[in-house]
Parts: sequence; C-alpha cells; structure tokens
Amino acid sequence: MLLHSVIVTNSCWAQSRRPLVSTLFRCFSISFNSFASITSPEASHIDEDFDDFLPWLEHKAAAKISSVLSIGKSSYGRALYAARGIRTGDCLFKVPYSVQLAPDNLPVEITCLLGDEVGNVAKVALLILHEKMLGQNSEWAPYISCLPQPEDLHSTVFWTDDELAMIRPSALYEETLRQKAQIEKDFWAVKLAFDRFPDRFCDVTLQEFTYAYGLVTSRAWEGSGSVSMIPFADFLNHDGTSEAYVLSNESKKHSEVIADRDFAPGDEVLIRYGKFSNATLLLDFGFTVSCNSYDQVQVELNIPQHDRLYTQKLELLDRHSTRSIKDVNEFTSSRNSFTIKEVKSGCKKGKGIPQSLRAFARILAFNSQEELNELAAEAARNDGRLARHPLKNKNREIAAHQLLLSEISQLVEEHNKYIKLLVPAPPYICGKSVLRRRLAQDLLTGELHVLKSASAWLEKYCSTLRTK
Ligand SMILES: C[S@@+](CC[C@H](N)C(=O)[O-])C[C@H]1O[C@@H](n2cnc3c(N)ncnc32)[C@H](O)[C@@H]1O
Repeated sequence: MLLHSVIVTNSCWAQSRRPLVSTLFRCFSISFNSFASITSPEASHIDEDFDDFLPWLEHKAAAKISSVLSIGKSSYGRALYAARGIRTGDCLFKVPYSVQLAPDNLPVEITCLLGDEVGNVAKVALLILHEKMLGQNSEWAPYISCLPQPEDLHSTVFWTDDELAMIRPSALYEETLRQKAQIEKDFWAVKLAFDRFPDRFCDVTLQEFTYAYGLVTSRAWEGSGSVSMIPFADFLNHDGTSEAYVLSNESKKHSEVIADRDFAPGDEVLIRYGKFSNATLLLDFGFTVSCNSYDQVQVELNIPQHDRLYTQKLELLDRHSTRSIKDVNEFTSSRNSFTIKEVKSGCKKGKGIPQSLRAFARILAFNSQEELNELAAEAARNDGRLARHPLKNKNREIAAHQLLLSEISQLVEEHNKYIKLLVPAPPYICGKSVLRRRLAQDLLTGELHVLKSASAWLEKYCSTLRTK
C-alpha cells in the first residue's frame, strides 16, 4: 500500500484508483486555479534548516509551488504549516510532475537491466539509492539529504524478531513476513543493476535496500499506474479525519492539495493518507493513531479435517463464491479469511461482520448432505451465493453463530494475553523499543475493540434467537 492520489483532469474529476467517490463529488465545486491571495506572513514552528528547500524546488521547477505553506517541525517529524491565513478551497501547493521522482527518472542504462518482475516501488527505491550515492552531485541532493534516516523508520519490516513477536495475534505479523520476503525478492531482482554498476551502488546490502523501500512506501504516491515521490507534499502528516488529499492534475501535470478547511497562521496542515487501519498505517508508515475508526481484524475459518462432510463442503464452497470484495486495508488473504470491522452498538444487522463470514459459519454448522443440497438449491434460485440469509432451522442458525463466537472469543483471549505482556515502560525510559511497544499496544487494542464489538453482537443475536 502507498499513498494514493486522486486523479483529476482539467475541467472535471476523473476516476480515482481508490473508492474515494464521496470525495470526488465533494470536490466538484472547488476551483483550483490560483493560490490563495494572502498578506502578512507570520508562521510559527518554522524550521530554519529547511529555509532553502522550497526556493530550491521552485527554482528546479521554474514555477511557484506554494506561497501559503512553510516547513516546520511537529511531534510527527517535519510538517507543513500555514504561513498565512488559508481559506477552505484555497490551493495549498502545486508540485509539477517535472520535480517528482518516478521510475522514469532512473538512467536508461539501469532501467534496461530490470526485468518485468521489478515493480515501481523497487524502481523508485533504486533511484533513491542511486541519487544517494551521487551525493552533492545529484540534481536531487537537497531532497535526498532530508529524507529520514533508518533509525527514524518504524514500519514493522524494520522490527526485530522480538519486537514482531509482540504483535503475533494480528494479521500484520504474517503480512510483515510476506512484505519482508517480497523486499528480499525485489532485492535479488535488482541485484544485476548493483553488480553491473558497482561505482554507482557500492555494494548495496539488503538492509540498505529495505531502508530505501521503506522510504518509498511511507512517502510516495501511487496514481495513473506509476509511483512517485513528491517533494514538499511528502512533508504533510496524516489525520484520519481530514478531507484533504493529494490530487493529480493530469492535464496540467502537477500534484496539488486543496484546503478542506480554514487555517490560521501557524496551524499544521494535515491530509488523510487514506482510510487506513492501524495495521496498514504501521506496515507502510510506521505509526498508529489511537481509536482508529478504520481498524479491522482478519478472521480465518477452516473446515476441520475431521468433519465427515469435509470434501462435500469444500466442493460446495469451490462452486459458490463466499468472499466479499477486497478492501483497502485487507492483507494478502486466503479464501477462508474474512475482515471484520467494528459493529456499532445498537446496530441490528451486525454491520461490520461480513455476510460472507456468516455464510461460511452456516456451512460449517451443517451436518447432513441433505442440508447441503438444500443450500445449493437455494443459492441457485437466488444470486448463486450460499447461505446469505438466516437459516430456517433456528438451532442450526444459533449453532453457526456460536461457532463464530467461539472463534472470535479465542482471538479476544489471545489479544488480551499479548496486551497484558506489553506493560508500559516507566516514564523515564524512552527510545525506539518503547515507541514500538506503544505501536504494538495501539494495534492490538484497536483490534481487540473490533473483536469485542463483534462478539457482543453475536452473543445478542444468539440470545434473541433463543427467546423467539
Ligand atoms: C509522508 S511523511 C510526512 C512527513 C514526515 N513527518 C517527515 O518528517 O518527513 C510520513 C511520515 O510522517 C510521520 N507521520 C505522519 N503522520 C503521522 C501521524 N498522524 N502520527 C505519527 N506520525 C505521523 C510518520 O513517520 C510517517 O512515516
């Protein structure tokens, strides 16, 4: 997962790579022709180390990029602040494509060594390593030199085995291992370029490649089939409640952000990277937010091998789709893996527990071939999907949901056990390991909240059915 920009054309909004439909509609009325007209500059938090950055970028772009923002420092690292008053709908900046780092910026003699299996993230990582080696001779030196250092990156791909063990009950654990394996695969795929140009890459190690890869996943935008680092825009921090996004204006060939609210001078400007769960935020960006409303948990159900209808149930599932549409936060998952979200209290329908998961549980609860045949016939009469409606046999419906409840209770227990192990460090201890422990705690606590909401709903559903 990367940051996602919304694609816009000159006069109307084109499609986004992500389901940001409401945003697209909301943005119709916004005019994005000019920067806000502004007077007295009085920004606070200004970071003097970065005084030269924007003038350098504007010189390189031969265009004005922003007259309303300045670079500063916040508790999230570098940040962008309103240098003057900003009104909703004002354009905050325009970064031309010509000053963005994309796979096309790789020298052609390197690109031609890369096979089709090398993806855009790996290519941009390679570009960063290439420019880093050039040092002050790189045309991107002022940008490359201000990228975070390895010790500033906290994505779980940088965690030690002991640190990763803290999040064992979360699907993020397995996803991190998969991501690390992918990075290693990419490393070997680009190794030919390292070997062919030792003077340009100087024995890049897997660790260095992973660092560059982490820089890309935490600060590059994906859109129009490519990936690009957008200098200046990538100083923006994330706020899950913001309605501002990076937009790609394809016809004018620049990326821009439109203010989603008014800002007073000195206010930090934040955007929403996406509707990301803590697991996604932690894997890609190395941070979490407390009480994340996009948190979710992956639940895996399997037909036990000792089920005497094991083969028949598998065949039935193979013939009928039980999966729901893949969601932005969903990790690599098997056919038996389902994503649950918080079930809001008072919700009668259990919104948050996917119908596909309940259907799977119903199939698990059946114990005769006749019942399976009936289910298949019913699916054929409807839209082909199995067990989407409550079973007529009340006891069987309760049994199916009890089964689900017991799976979720196990996950609750496991999460509780791991959270208890994460005793908070005394206040005088700080540093990387304390930070990562807090990240693990946020992740597991958010997932536990989702699990408990599902468990409470299932209990209520079963007890209501019993009294009917
Ligand atoms: C696109 S960069 C934003 C600029 C960054 N702060 C810097 O110093 O360059 C994304 C990184 O900023 C930090 N960040 C952004 N939003 C954050 C938030 N809400 N909480 C904590 N860290 C955040 C994380 O380190 C993340 O990987």
